Amino acid sequence: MSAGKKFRDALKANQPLQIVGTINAYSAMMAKQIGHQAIYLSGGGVANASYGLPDLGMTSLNDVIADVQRITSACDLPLMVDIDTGWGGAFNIAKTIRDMEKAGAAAVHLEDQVAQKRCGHRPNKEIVSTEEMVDRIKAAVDARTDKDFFIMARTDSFAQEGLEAAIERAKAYVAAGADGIFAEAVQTEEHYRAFSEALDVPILANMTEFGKTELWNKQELADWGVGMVLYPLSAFRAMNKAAELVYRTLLNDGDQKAVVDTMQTRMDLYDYLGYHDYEQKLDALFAEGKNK
Ligand SMILES: C[C@](O)(C(=O)O)[C@H](CC(=O)O)C(=O)O
Ligand SMILES: [Mg+2]
Repeated sequence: MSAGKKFRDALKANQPLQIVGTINAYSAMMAKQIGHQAIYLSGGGVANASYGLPDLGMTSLNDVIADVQRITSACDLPLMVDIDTGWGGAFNIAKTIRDMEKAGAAAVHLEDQVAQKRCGHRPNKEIVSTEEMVDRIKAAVDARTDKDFFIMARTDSFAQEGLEAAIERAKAYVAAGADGIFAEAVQTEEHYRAFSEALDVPILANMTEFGKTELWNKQELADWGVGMVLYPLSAFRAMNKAAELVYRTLLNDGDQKAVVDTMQTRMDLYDYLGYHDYEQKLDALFAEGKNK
């Protein structure tokens, strides 16, 4: 079954589908074993975690593909990937889609900001014309080889143009072939309801922390017609906070005793990796060798 098909099946089976950010392969394995059904690679996350850069459109297609490949090699959950503005014109966007499919991604979101993009929850974003974004979407849709590969259009227009204009854009994006709409940085029940009532494709709500949107429960969002709920950097933010405490404690105390309780144990680390199966195989091979 293709990754895209898995994603569409998960979307059908879950109302709404929770999509959790997994910053690396190990996080993806954890999310799966905990019971999640769809995972996400954040553009901001790749920039911050893998390259030490801000989320300002500075990472390239290949930078993101490298992390996609690591995750899809380790975990078979359907992966949605943030492809920012697609990294160029129509030919570049087509290549982005082909490379994402080959790397095992199930879904992408492509946004209507200018190439000098920002995080969707920051002020002073600039967006391209509806026509330009429609061209981006058409290039993406034409390039896919798996008809189930899910291409979502993200609109950042609410902040600058308001609700009605954002919905008009979303309608144009769906007409151009978008399979879903990521309504970025909208805020209230009224906003989500307006999007879901105006469109007959699934709507994504971005529950990113410390942004412009309240942290709504998935049930509230489902009641308002939302089909997908994204937690792009939640686990990453928590990891960073935990690591910060460890680094500070090591420096201040000279040992880590005060924070060992906050750490994942060796056993838990290994369990998510299936480590013991590997070790048993190794033991069996060694034993065989000795018996010869
Ligand atoms: C979803 C997002 O595009 C991302 O890169 O993860 C970001 C998340 C964030 O910065 O909190 C966004 O622009 O919303
Ligand atoms: Mg992003």
